[in-house]
Amino acid sequence: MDVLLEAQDLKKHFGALKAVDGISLSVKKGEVLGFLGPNGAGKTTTMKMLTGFLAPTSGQAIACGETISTGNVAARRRIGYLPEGAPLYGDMTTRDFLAFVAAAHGIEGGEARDVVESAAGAVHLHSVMDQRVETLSKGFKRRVGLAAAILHAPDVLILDEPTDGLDPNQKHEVRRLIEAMSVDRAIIISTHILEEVDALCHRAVIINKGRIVADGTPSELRARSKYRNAVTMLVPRSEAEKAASAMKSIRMVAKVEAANEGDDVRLTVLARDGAEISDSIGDIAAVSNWKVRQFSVEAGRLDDVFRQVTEGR
Ligand SMILES: Nc1ncnc2c1ncn2[C@@H]1O[C@H](COP(=O)(O)OP(=O)(O)OP(=O)(O)O)[C@@H](O)[C@H]1O
Repeated sequence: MDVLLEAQDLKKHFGALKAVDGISLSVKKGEVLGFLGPNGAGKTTTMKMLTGFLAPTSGQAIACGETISTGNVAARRRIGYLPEGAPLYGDMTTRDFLAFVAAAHGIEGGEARDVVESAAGAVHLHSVMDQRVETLSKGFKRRVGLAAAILHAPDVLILDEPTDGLDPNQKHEVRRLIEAMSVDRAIIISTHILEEVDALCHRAVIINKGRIVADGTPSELRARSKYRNAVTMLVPRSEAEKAASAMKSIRMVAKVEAANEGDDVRLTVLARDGAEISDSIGDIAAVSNWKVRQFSVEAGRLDDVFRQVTEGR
């Protein structure tokens, strides 16, 4: 697959603050990369450098073979950017706003009308073309932002928290649109929402204090969790204590967590170093005759990995 976007050791220092401190990554055509990190980790600053809005202190970003810089119009043309929050110029109608963005890209006249129509069609904006942007719902405003980001047919899309503040239906809709757009583009989305990684991303990079602390597919990241291969089961309260202590005696069991759930207790049995423990536990449950209601093996938890790599545990 072709690499369409690359960051090479990008750094941005604001005085003594190393907001971005050596980020390298690449995104291929057809790939959606999730860019995650706690507040202040440096996501927006990195994205601004990737779009040419902000000059790096050192390092460089390359889109489709062109070095991105504030002055390189050819490189910036390959990139579509959805900034954080709502689009500017809320007093314009959707149509006028998109025409304005087209003009900013040097697209005029009949061609401008065509690209506005086609971008609006791609994100289903036709019903609100003559409505002022500030009167639109958040979901529609975000779609206007997406239309503005894609109307000059960029190969690379950089979307800063594209589903932030949307209701669950709008989130679903925007994710669907992003998925459709990803077919022939490279896309980076920054997000705080871990479920977004599962819903949308082929790969995720987690940053903390300006540096990459994890990089992998969702399942690779999940495999780093202490819940990898953990066994979860529901047992009646009367049996929970006995069951928990029996499982703690298994050599490959690291820990047993218990949480009440109605008349049952949910026992989560963590494996030492992600070892396979389900067969041993199943055997013990069978010979001990516990009334196990549910039994499942976990792949690992992204939220646990996120905390582990960003809290320095
Ligand atoms: N122009 C600036 N001048 C000084 N410091 C800045 C500037 N822009 C960003 N910062 C600082 O750089 C750090 C990284 O900020 P950035 O906005 O990139 O983080 P973020 O990961 O996008 O956070 P959030 O998730 O809250 O949006 C923060 O400490 C921020 O205060």
